[in-house]
Amino acid sequence: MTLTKIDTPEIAIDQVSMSYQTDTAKVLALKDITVDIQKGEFVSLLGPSGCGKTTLLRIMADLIQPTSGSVTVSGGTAKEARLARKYGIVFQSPVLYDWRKVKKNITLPLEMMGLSKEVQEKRATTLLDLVGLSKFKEKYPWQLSGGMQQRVAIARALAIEPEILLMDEPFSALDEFSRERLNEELLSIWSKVGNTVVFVTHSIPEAIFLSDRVFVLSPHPGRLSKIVEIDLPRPRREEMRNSPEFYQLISDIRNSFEGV
Ligand SMILES: Nc1ncnc2c1ncn2[C@@H]1O[C@H](COP(=O)(O)OP(=O)(O)OP(=O)(O)O)[C@@H](O)[C@H]1O
Repeated sequence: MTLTKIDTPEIAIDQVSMSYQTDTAKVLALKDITVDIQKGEFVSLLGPSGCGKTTLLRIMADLIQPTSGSVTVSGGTAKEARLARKYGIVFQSPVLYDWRKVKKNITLPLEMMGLSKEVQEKRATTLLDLVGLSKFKEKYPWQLSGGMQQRVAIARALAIEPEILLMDEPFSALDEFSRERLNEELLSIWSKVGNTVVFVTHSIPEAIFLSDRVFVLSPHPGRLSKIVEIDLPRPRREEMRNSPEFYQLISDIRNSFEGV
């Protein structure tokens, strides 16, 4: 008899539904989402406004509880994963502390964990180098561009060495040029860190450029309508955005929206 090794997924989402109760009505934000994410994968949650992307990300992070269904992380609960500091989270707005210099923003979670000054210093140096901000470590956040601030937020999320990086539309407030540059930088960071990334976006090109797989969500209620494998080679380069394969993927994903 041949035994096939089946790897435990890093994140297993099983029959997750979520409804919010408002003053006047019940909103069914997610319905029966079932999908696995493997260790080291880069996946995007893609869909129009209101389809439940943020809700699903927050459920994965154990920030809110689903109405039904479950999320398992490396075989344990999402709560255990949160308490074990397995998640780094980056939000749409960088949420930096303006009175702390860049380096001090990055070391904040390490201070809260009570790590020694030496460890904090060493990790900050590595992360500043990783996100290309070594020269700006003594600046305040308000002295940086929006893209640089978001790089500080990424470095801070990575400071606790999370297994899973959850990113909620981190570049959507940036201009198109900065956004494309940061897409490439994020992939370069990810290739060095190698953790699992779940990335929320409205942008079809952004999801394709970054991901191994794109989870297309459709609205009212939010359902997983399609999973698109992105078989573009890595490392991904800017020129790939103009390739026939890239355009074909854009068209495939657009069609999957039209079909819902
Ligand atoms: N706290 C809440 N109370 C009531 N309804 C909510 C709450 N949070 C989200 N919703 C509703 O649930 C649905 C999904 O919202 P969610 O923010 O998850 O979508 P999204 O795809 O992330 O949207 P966007 O891209 O605009 O951020 C929407 O109809 C939204 O109005």
